[in-house]
Amino acid sequence: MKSYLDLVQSVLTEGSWQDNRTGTRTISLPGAMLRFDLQQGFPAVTTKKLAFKTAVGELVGFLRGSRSAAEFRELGCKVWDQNANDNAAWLANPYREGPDDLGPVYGAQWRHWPAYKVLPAENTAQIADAQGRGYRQVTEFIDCNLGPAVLLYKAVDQLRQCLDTIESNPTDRRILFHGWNWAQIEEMALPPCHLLYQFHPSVARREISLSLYIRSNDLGLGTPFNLAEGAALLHLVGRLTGYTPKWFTYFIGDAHIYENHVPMLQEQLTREPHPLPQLLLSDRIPDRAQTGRYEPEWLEQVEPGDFSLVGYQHHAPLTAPMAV
Ligand SMILES: Nc1nc(=O)c2c([nH]1)NC[C@@H]1CN(c3ccc(C(=O)N[C@@H](CCC(=O)O)C(=O)O)cc3)CN21
Ligand SMILES: O=c1ccn([C@H]2C[C@H](O)[C@@H](COP(=O)(O)O)O2)c(=O)[nH]1
Repeated sequence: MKSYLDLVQSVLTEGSWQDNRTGTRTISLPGAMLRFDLQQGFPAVTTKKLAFKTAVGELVGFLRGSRSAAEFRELGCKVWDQNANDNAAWLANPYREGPDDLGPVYGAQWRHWPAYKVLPAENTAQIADAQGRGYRQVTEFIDCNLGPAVLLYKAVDQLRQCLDTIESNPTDRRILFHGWNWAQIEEMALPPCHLLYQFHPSVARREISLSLYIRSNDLGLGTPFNLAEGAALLHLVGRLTGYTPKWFTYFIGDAHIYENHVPMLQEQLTREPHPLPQLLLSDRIPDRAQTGRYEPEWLEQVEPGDFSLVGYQHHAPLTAPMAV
């Protein structure tokens, strides 16, 4: 994880101070990339202790489409509590559905992106095509432009569709899922930071890679979690589709360090990184390459305990407050 420390160092030396909505300013640098060969090890930060169980709890919550901090807590992850319950702007938001609600964040979009179509009532070919794709008619109405129209709806399981495409058409260059739903950004406690995930199967090598785009990344707290969760997701998808994880490429829009995280990161810069650990996925998650069977329902069935690190050496724990 020297590349993580190099990024921290370049934000400290080349970044600039900037205010933001939280009231804790940051040193920010626009545009950064980290790239890991997962066959060389799992990208766990070693210059402090990574809260690995918390991070996989968060990932499992996303996989289940959770939108409640209570569900994340039940999975061993408390990092959403403050965003759900301690942010004045969110507490006053009319879309908030009571204590612990986060709105339709991350997993809600990954697994149930709400999709609507308005089609002319007379266009039976379009309506039949939409219904063939799983859209159901909600209502008929008079549209001011179209005249008689039908409204159709379906929830898109983007992640499942990615796995289905890896299975059926692995050379497709469109195997991605997105968290940034413009129609619902205002309904979320926090608009998504990690928002675009694209899978790249290599049929020749039977390997799979992931590109991840993060629009805004808190290098002190968020980055170690986002790296671990992205890599763990790629391992899981590889297991379920029969590909070996290979490249994990991590793109950051706004890479920043909060002012009150500077001492923690400076301490990490004095520490020599340890060799990377390995990720072990439990045997109960079926290996598509061994069984020959495609069992994508495991996306919902995995538990935090199905993920463990082997040979994780790390320096002493360090932490810092989260900006809300
Ligand atoms: N300011 C901010 N930074 C973030 O990274 C962040 C948010 N907000 N809000 C939403 C999510 C939640 N994520 C978080 C939030 C907190 C920790 C954190 O405090 N980590 C501690 C360990 C916490 C524990 O074990 O429960 C750490 O020291 O790594 C990590 C990720 C990433 N996100
Ligand atoms: O997975 C995550 C979630 C959040 N963050 C950080 C990035 C920012 O510091 C804040 C979000 O604030 P915005 O004003 O919406 O950018 O949370 C992260 O690093 N990783």
